[in-house]
Amino acid sequence: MQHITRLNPHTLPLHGVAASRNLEQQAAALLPAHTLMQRAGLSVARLALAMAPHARTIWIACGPGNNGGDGFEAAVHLHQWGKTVHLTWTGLGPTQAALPPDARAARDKALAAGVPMVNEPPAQFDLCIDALLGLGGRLDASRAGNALMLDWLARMQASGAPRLSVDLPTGLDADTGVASDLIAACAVSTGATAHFTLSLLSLKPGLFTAQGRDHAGQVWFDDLGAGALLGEAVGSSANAWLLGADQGGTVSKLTQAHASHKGSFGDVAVLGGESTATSHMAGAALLAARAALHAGAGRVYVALLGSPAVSVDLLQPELMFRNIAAVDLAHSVVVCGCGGGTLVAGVLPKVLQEAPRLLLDADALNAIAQDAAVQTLLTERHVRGWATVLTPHPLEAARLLGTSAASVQAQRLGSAQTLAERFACVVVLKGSGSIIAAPGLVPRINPTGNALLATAGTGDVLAGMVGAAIARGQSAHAAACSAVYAHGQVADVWAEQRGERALTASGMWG
Ligand SMILES: NC(=O)C1=CN([C@@H]2O[C@H](COP(=O)(O)OP(=O)(O)OC[C@H]3O[C@@H](n4cnc5c(N)ncnc54)[C@H](O)[C@@H]3O)[C@@H](O)[C@H]2O)[C@@H](O)CC1
Ligand SMILES: Nc1ncnc2c1ncn2[C@@H]1O[C@H](COP(=O)(O)OP(=O)(O)O)[C@@H](O)[C@H]1O
Ligand SMILES: [K+]
Repeated sequence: MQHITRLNPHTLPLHGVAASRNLEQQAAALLPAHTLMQRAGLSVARLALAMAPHARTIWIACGPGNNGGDGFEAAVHLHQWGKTVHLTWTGLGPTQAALPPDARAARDKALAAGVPMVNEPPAQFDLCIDALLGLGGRLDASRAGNALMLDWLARMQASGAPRLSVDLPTGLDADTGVASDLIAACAVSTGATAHFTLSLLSLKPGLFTAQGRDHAGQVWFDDLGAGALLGEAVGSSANAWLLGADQGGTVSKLTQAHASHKGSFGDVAVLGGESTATSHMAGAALLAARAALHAGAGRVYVALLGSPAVSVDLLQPELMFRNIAAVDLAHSVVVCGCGGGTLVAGVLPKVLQEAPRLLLDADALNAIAQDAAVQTLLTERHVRGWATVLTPHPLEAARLLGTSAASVQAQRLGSAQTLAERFACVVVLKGSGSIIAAPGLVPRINPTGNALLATAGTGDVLAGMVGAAIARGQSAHAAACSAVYAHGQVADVWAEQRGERALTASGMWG
C-alpha cells in the first residue's frame, strides 16, 4: 500500500472511470473470482487499523454496489481482529435486481462471520468507513435511498471521528474532481478531523484537482496487484499523470562547468507592468522578474509598458530595465503579460512573431481572447517550431475558450487539453491541482501547493519561474512541470515551517 503525499517520489499514472473499469476487467480475468474485492477489503481493513489503532467501535456504511462490497469484506477482517463493527447497508439501488456477484459474496461472508448488520448507525464510534458509492455512483437527491446516504454522510462529518473513504469519497467525481453540491458540507478543512481515502486498483484524477483534494483528505493507494499483472498496460492507459519529485527539476548550477558565465544560464525578459495616469502595475512585472532571477536565470531584463515611474529595482538591483524596443526578443525567453493592462495588446503581435521562446500570462491572455488575428499569430508559432506556454487561471482560460469559469472548473483536465490543442501551446491551468497540458500529451496534475498561494502575485512568480526554467534549457513542457511543482513546494514548506502565517508572493524566495 502506497501513501501519496505531495512529495511523492515518482510520477504516477491516473485513471478515470472508463480506464479504471478496463484495468479492473483485465486484472479480474487473470485472477480467481472475487480476488480483487477480497484484496480491496483486506487493504481497507489494514489502513483502518493503521489510521486508528486504538479504535474500538467502527461504523462501516455500505452502498448498493461493489464499493459496498469492499466495505463488507473489510468488516469481516475488522470483526475477526476483535473490533466492534457496526455495518449499515442502504439496500439495493432503485433499478437493481440484485447485488453484483462480488459484493453479494462479500455480504454473505460478513453475515456468515456474524458481523452485526444494523439499521441505525451506532450512537458513538471511533472510526467510520464510507463504502457507499465509488466509481459507479452519482449522488442524486431525487433517487430512492439517497436521503439515507446523505444522512449517514452528515453523521460521519458531524461525529468528528476519523473517516476512511473507500476508493473515492461518496459524491466526488472520479474523472473531474467535482464534488456534488450535496456533499459540500463534507469537505475537510485543513487541520480538521482526519480524513483518508484509499484508492483501489487505480489512482483517480478527481482525487487531485478541482475539489478533490478538499474532499479526499490524505490519499492512499493499493493497486491490488494490477501493476504486476498488467505491466505496461497500466501506464499506457493513463488519462493523466500525477507529478512526482522525479519529473525533472532544473539542473543545479553547481553541477555546471566551472567555466560557466551568466550567459550560460539564459536570459529572461519580462514585458508587462503597465503604468497609466490612474494605475501602476509595475509590481507584477517585478515579481516575475525577481522570481526568474531567483530561479536561476543568468540575466533578467524588465520592459515596463506605458510611462513607468521606475528604472531600477532598489531591492533587486540585478534587474536591468530596457525600453521594449531594446529587448532582444530573439534570444531571450520572453515572459509577457504580468500586469500588462490594456497596453500589452499593442506589443503582442511583435512578440508573437519575434520571440521563439515565449510565456503568456494574465493580460496577454485576455488580449488574445479578444482578438482573432492575434490568435492566428499564436497558433502559427507552432508551425515554426517555437515554444509557447500559456498560464491561465480558470477565468482567463474561460475567456480563451469562450465559456465560463464554472465550465472550466467542471472539466479541468479537458479544458486544459482543449486549450493546448486549440492554440498548439503548453498550457498551465492554475488552481488547486494545476493541470499541465500539451498537444498530443497525456495531461499532468500537480500535487504540490496549498491555499497559502491564493494571494495576489503568486501567479506572476510562477510565470517568472517557468521562464527561468526554459532559459536554463528545459523544454517548454518540462519547464512548466518542474516550475509548477517547485512553486507549490514553496507553499508546502512554508506551511510546515511557519504554519498559518500568511505567505506573500515576494516572500516566496530567500
Ligand atoms: N468488482 C471488483 O472486482 C472490484 C470493485 N471495486 C470497488 O467497486 C467499486 C465500483 O463498483 P460499482 O461499479 O458497483 O459502483 P458503486 O459501488 O459506486 O455502486 C454503483 C451502484 O449503485 C447504483 N447507484 C449509482 N448511483 C446511485 C445513487 N445515487 N443512488 C442509488 N444507487 C446508485 C448503480 O446503479 C450501481 O448499481 C469501486 O469504486 C471499488 O470500490 C474494488 O473492490 C476493486 C475490485
Ligand atoms: N488553493 C490553492 N491551492 C494550490 N495552489 C493555488 C491555490 N490557490 C492559488 N494557487 C496557485 O497560486 C497561483 C495564483 O496565480 P493567479 O491566479 O494568476 O494569481 P495572481 O495573478 O494574483 O498572481 C497559481 O499558481 C495557482 O495555481
Ligand atoms: K466511497
